[in-house]
Amino acid sequence: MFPTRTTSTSASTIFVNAAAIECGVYLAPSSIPFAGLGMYAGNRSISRNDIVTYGDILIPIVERPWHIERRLSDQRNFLWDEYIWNADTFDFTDEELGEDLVSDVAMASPGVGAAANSYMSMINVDDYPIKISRAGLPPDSPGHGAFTIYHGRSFYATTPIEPGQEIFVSYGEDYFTSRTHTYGYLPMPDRDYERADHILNTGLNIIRHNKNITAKGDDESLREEIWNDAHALIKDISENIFNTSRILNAIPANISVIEDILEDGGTAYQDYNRSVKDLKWLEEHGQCMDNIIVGRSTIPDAGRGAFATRYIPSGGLVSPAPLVHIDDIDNMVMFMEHVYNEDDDLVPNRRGEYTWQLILNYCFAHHQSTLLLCPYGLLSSLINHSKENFNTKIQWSEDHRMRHPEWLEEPIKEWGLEFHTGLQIDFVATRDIEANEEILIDYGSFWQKAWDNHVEEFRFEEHRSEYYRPAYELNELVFNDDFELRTEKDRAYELDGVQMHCRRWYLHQINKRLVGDQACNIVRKLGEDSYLVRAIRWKDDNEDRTTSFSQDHVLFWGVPRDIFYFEDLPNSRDIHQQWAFRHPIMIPEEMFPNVSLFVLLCVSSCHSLLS
Ligand SMILES: C[S@@+](CC[C@H](N)C(=O)[O-])C[C@H]1O[C@@H](n2cnc3c(N)ncnc32)[C@H](O)[C@@H]1O
Repeated sequence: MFPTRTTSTSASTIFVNAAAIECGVYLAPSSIPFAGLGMYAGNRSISRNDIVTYGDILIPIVERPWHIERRLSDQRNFLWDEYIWNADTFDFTDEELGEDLVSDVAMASPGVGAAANSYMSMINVDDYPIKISRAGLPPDSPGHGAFTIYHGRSFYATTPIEPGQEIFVSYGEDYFTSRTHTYGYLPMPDRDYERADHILNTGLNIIRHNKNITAKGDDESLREEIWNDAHALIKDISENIFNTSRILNAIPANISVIEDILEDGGTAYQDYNRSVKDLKWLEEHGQCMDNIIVGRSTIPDAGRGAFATRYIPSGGLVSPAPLVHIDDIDNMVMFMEHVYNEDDDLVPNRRGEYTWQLILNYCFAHHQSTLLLCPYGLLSSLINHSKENFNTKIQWSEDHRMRHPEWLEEPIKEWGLEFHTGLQIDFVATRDIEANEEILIDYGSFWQKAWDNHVEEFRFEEHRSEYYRPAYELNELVFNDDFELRTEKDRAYELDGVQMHCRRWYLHQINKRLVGDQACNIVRKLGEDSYLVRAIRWKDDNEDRTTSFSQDHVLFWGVPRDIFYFEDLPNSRDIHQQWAFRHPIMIPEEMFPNVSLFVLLCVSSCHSLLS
């Protein structure tokens, strides 16, 4: 059962303006004290299982600690660490994630994943599985590797959500238990709140039914006194003795509300009313986030894009975007070669070839600064570029919306290492935009020049064979009977960056010595859905297990095609290729008010990127 909210939606609020009527999701100060901004449901009741937000993307940040190790003196300041998700969270198979990526991949999730807060007892949304695709680009497109393949992170309601209610996503218990220095000992769902409810119910029962008290004439004030003392004792123990007790921390500080809280569902919901805002408040303090939705871009080679969900008048807000700042663009370098150092450890070859993390393409930069400003917000990361046909621009948000507007007047070195966000931009319509129009901004002349050069120099035939398909595409096609699988007589899959495997459960039932999935090749097709297969078995033929494994080959007859799957070879995906386009979006000159104050000289690689 859910408590009913104390604030009510007045009819006059709803009819204030069109945006208030239509806006389905708001960005506004969170109901959690000191939590910054949060996301709220707008003017609609959401039933359980309804979609709350559509199609967010995930942008992989690959093995960053390895790439920057011993290179930057201060690694502490990577603000994205507070906004990214461990790739394990998403239940990807190894094939989906790419074998080389499994070891250390963080996923920036710029929509709900970054903008919504987590309040473990009031989680009201969960996400659908992520989809993986190259957005339908032709195989020879210069756009491959320049945008993320991970998309479709839609969130649905796990409980009914009222209009104006804050949206809470689960960051997972580990997020809080590993950050006690920031959050203290927060109660966790189920066990801690249930125990707290039990303590409070027991206390109330003792007081209600205590015979001694009744014998003394059922003295109401005496009962209240005892109950007050008991509560004060519990709070004292919790604050001064066991402040690490998550259970005691669930006991409300205000004794007068305890009975209501227990009646309304228990301590887990004690902040429920606070988390539901009046729509008038949201209109005043918040900004609409769902004026855009994801779709296939109308621009060739651009991948996905953002489209207006409703009419947006000239000067109207398209989307708000708080900014994650990175003081030094070199944080985003990815070295492409490995070498062994004097201790025989594999390390990045810092003199060798390098490229940039994909997220660079989603961030704003200025050619005279090392600063990167990476926006988050609902789907605003999907806004593409057009020099001629832009209909939107960025501008600094009003001061009162930003936590630290004063940063704009201070040198980066003063605030660049701050471990929280402080700035925000708004995407604003430069003309009337009709529903379903693609939202486009001008990324700036540096970007345009870089893209034009990329397209001119891109030589598909030198970069990829015409047969290349990443493993995640082959793994869908493998179930399609019409899709021709290559045999050993054909071109080897390895030449195209992938390896074929056979599933363990099938091989094992025929040959018990095969205990894992095996790399395998098709020798020939025997009949419909029947193949002769060579499994490449790695066997340990030395009893004492001191020698290395040697390769063995085992043949299997009559193998059906659904036991095949593909894996990418290490670093074979588009995002790892040096030919993949990398360039940040440029911050317009007029938004860089005091360039001389902002400047940190680009001493190393950022020079070659931005000049
Ligand atoms: C901020 S992201 C925009 C979202 C991206 N299209 C996606 O699918 O995730 C910037 C990237 O989009 C692509 N892009 C944006 N505008 C483009 C354009 N006019 N032409 C080609 N590619 C474009 C480039 O790959 C660029 O690096």
